[in-house]
Amino acid sequence: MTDKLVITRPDDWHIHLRDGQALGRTVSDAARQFGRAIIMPNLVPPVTNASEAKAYHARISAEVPQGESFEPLMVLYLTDKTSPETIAEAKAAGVVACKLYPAGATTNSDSGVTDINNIYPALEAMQEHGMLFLVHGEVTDTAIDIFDREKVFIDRTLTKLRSDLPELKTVLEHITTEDAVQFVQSQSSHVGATITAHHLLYNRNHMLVGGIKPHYYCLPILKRSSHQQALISAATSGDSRFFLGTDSAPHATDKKEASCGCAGCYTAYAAIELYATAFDEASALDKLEAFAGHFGPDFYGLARNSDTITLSKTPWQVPEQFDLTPGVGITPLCAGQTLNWRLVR
Ligand SMILES: NC(=O)N[C@@H](CC(=O)O)C(=O)O
Ligand SMILES: [Zn+2]
Ligand SMILES: [Zn+2]
Repeated sequence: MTDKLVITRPDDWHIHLRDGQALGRTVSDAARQFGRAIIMPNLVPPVTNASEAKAYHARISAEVPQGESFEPLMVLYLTDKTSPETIAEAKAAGVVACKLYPAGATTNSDSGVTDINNIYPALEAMQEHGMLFLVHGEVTDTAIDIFDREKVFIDRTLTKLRSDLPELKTVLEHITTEDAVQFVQSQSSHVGATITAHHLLYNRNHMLVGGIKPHYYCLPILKRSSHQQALISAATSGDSRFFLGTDSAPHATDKKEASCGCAGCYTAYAAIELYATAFDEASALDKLEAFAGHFGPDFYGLARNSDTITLSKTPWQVPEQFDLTPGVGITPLCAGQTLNWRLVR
């Protein structure tokens, strides 16, 4: 039985750090384990150009604890008005990717794209400049059932985008269905997908049976168990197109335990431990290193981290709550539960 793991330092290819006073908590939680992270731009207002991305990069960098090295990789939020010039400037400023939020699909997506045709000039510029295209893949059509929104997005929007822009490196973020797994498998090496720890560990029964559990509520929503199994198979398959993206998305406890609760799970505080738990349950700990630390940088065309982290099988209890900002509590995923794996610091 393995009780210690030494692996290449992982990166997080999808995280929400928020802004202002929350950065103290979110940046140090991410930096405890990850060398780099793809920083989601859905602030209010969103990060839509090079100068906003540079300023946000500086605010994040200022919160990296002494002695840690953590590199934020910046992303622009696509709007109906994102121009090819904006893309060129962002590329020159070191921005690595742009994110599609279909308008209204998820938290802070009000300024998102209302019609995919509006962003074709930006997408063509991204393809030309070698910027990655990151996708929140859900339709917002009110006629479509929430559990079907990812599949319908693939059928209605993504398939056409891929044939129109075959050289555009595309990441289907936080995939939740067997349909998304099969879509990625059917594509060229230009298409990848991130998978969260919570979609590997849970299905909708965890959220809905025996009482509604708001801390499991995220978007895209947890699906049925057969989809969870397909995600576990993909993540542990050794297929380099599937890699780690936590989608750690903090919301204060009172914003989640509410009559209209926010979507998002906070996992950064123990992200690599949560993935280790999922891989251990699948008897696939030998596949964790590549999923967490190799396939992401390979897909993005970046060097792998040269240092390592150590995980030990030492059970510990997750606190019920942390401070997100002074005096404002956040309930982490798995609050009060025992996790078997622990990062050795
Ligand atoms: N995943 C979530 O449920 N929420 C994210 C947004 C997102 O990634 O869609 C957030 O910003 O809170
Ligand atoms: Zn999303
Ligand atoms: Zn997200």
